Amino acid sequence: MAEVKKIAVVAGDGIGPEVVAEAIKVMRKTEELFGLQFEFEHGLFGGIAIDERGTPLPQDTLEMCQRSDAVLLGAVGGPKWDSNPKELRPETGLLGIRKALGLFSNIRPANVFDCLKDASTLKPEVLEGTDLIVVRELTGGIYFGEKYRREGAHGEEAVDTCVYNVTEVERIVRQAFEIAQKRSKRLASVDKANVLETSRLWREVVIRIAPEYPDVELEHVLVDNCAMQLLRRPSSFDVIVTENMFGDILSDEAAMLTGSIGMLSSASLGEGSFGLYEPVHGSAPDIAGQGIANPIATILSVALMYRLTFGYEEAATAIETAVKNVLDAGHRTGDIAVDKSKALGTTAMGDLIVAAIKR
Ligand SMILES: NC(=O)c1ccc[n+]([C@@H]2O[C@H](COP(=O)([O-])OP(=O)(O)OC[C@H]3O[C@@H](n4cnc5c(N)ncnc54)[C@H](O)[C@@H]3O)[C@@H](O)[C@H]2O)c1
Ligand SMILES: CC(C)[C@H](C(=O)O)[C@@H](O)C(=O)O
Ligand SMILES: [Mg+2]
Repeated sequence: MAEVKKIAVVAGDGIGPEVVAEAIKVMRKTEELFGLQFEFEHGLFGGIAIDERGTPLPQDTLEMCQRSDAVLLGAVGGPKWDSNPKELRPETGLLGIRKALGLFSNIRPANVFDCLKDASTLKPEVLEGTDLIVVRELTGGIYFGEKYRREGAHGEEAVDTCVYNVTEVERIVRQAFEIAQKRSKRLASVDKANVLETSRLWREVVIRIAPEYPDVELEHVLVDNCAMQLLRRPSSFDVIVTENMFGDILSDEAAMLTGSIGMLSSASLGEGSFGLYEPVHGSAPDIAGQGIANPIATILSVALMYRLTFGYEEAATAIETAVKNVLDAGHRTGDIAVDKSKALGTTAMGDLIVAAIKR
């Protein structure tokens, strides 16, 4: 039996609890098959925490995460809280938890399953060979700079500041080089160095660090061009490293290479092995409560947790293989189904994946 690992579960709002329930079923199945042991503790987070506790990130939820070995997160937010003042928006809790846990590196793999090429908006021949990872800086940039309103010469103005220091750029870029070294040894550093000072600093740091990784082929790509190239030649990318907001946008775009945002998993890491695992998608208020959300992004996030935090490589691969086998057998949730009339619900998809996990 493996040592008991403490998992902090913050399911959040909308489809968050629906997809997290399926991920926990998967974890329970791997306990049986691989002799793993998990202790789950649940905490209020996001909109539901605002309603019940008056804040998106209650102190006891944060402490629960801090004493855990890994965090499993669903999603936060929804129209109910959109008109709240900014401190009382679910998103504030999400940024808060990332910062408080020191999770500066967000790894978002776009796994293109061959059998889902019909679900993508791109032609199969364009997708051929696509397998990329977006490494997004997660605790700096415009998300965390000073923001305020002021009275300007032409009335009210809003200000968001984008700040990056050398250390913040260095640590994420090093992680990306190391990830690239273990893959196809190609790194695209994405910036807007033709306009933004933070991007000029970013590029200088990348150029300075690059000689330490002589086996990695580096290209610098401007973010607007990258957005276009992701659709034109996605297979030419291996690892993309970029700042916070560019990474947010490019990873949602990369989701469409896989067929749906419901397929995109993520790991948020700091310096050690502790991590927070969540699907890239949000709370999907338009489908919440209907039992039709795709749980695969969250289930694949568990595979990332096993691999990156716990080193449970065999169980991680077993989850990924189960997902592949279920998709190969033709099972689909609505977001990836060509024939929507045959689409499965969240629980049915979760059950099929659980049943397909083999040792
Ligand atoms: N990490 C997070 O918690 C997170 C991430 C993104 C957005 N959000 C929040 O979620 C709320 C909704 O945001 P949004 O609508 O822009 O983005 P979203 O990702 O929630 O939804 C975008 C579209 O994708 C669909 N979709 C998302 N996940 C799906 C899944 N698993 N299966 C099938 N379809 C899925 C939705 O139905 C919707 O049509 C907002 O409050 C936003 O701030 C939270
Ligand atoms: C909800 C929002 C704050 C969040 C982000 O922009 O980081 C989300 O879009 C994500 O990608 O995790
Ligand atoms: Mg996003």
